[in-house]
Amino acid sequence: MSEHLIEIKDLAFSYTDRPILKRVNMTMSRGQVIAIMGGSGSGKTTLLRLIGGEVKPSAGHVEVAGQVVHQLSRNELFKLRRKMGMLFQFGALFTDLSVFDNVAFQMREHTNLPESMIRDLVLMKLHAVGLRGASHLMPAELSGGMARRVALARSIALDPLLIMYDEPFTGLDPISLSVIGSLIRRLTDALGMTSIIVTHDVQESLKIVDYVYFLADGAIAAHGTPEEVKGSTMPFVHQFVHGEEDGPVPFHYPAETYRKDLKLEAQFV
Ligand SMILES: Nc1ncnc2c1ncn2[C@@H]1O[C@H](COP(=O)(O)OP(=O)(O)OP(=O)(O)O)[C@@H](O)[C@H]1O
Repeated sequence: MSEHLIEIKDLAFSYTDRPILKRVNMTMSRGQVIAIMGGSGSGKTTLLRLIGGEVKPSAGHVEVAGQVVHQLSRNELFKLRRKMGMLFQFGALFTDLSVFDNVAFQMREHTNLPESMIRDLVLMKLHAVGLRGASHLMPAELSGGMARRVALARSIALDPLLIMYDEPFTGLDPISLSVIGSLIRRLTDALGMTSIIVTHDVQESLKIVDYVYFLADGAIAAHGTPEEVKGSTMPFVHQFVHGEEDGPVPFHYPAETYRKDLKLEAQFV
């Protein structure tokens, strides 16, 4: 098996004629937390979908644990997916199941473990996210931050090799946000897995990640450790780290010149 959990080689992808990813190369190791950043529509979620085998590349490949994802049979892909936790939009919980049953769900579905062992494992996972005492609650009784912690406990139910988080920090208050950040870090370390975070939250993610990739124009525009990223003078990286509205990532969606648009309007006045 390769020393990297994930190797992405010359990856290209398009939904239609317009290429979304043109040539992406990345490597990710066990125990690492990696952030993927980039402007809106730069293809970050698409990249996660390619890693999870939801869509197939038009060129290049993604290798996870030594297996080329798009070459796997349906069965092999399902098997691999069981080793991947995917928290897209931070995976909604089953609203009619308790916190306990939400976490137990996959264990009951995918293993033959006796109920007594499932009970112990569920409580262990809930303990890891600080919610063992909330096991009897229903999702409607949880705060937003608690619901995410339950989703996190559920995603580690089967001891995955990899967890992918799409915008894990969105809409959280500063305390919950930092709780989720440090949980992602701690669980990654404790379980020896790899975590990939797609996020716009630069400041929070720089506190917990090992490495950052910036996507732009279908390729990796910059990459580095948090220290390298913070010290970068590349205009693109600088714009992200300092949250500037305009720069290499434009504020405006491409449009006709303002003047031309206004003139057109004037014809109707
Ligand atoms: N199913 C689809 N069919 C066609 N085009 C799509 C589809 N899904 C996404 N796209 C397009 O692909 C591009 C990349 O989308 P993606 O969701 O990967 O971007 P993103 O970087 O995650 O964006 P954001 O930060 O806004 O969530 C966008 O221009 C989007 O409109």
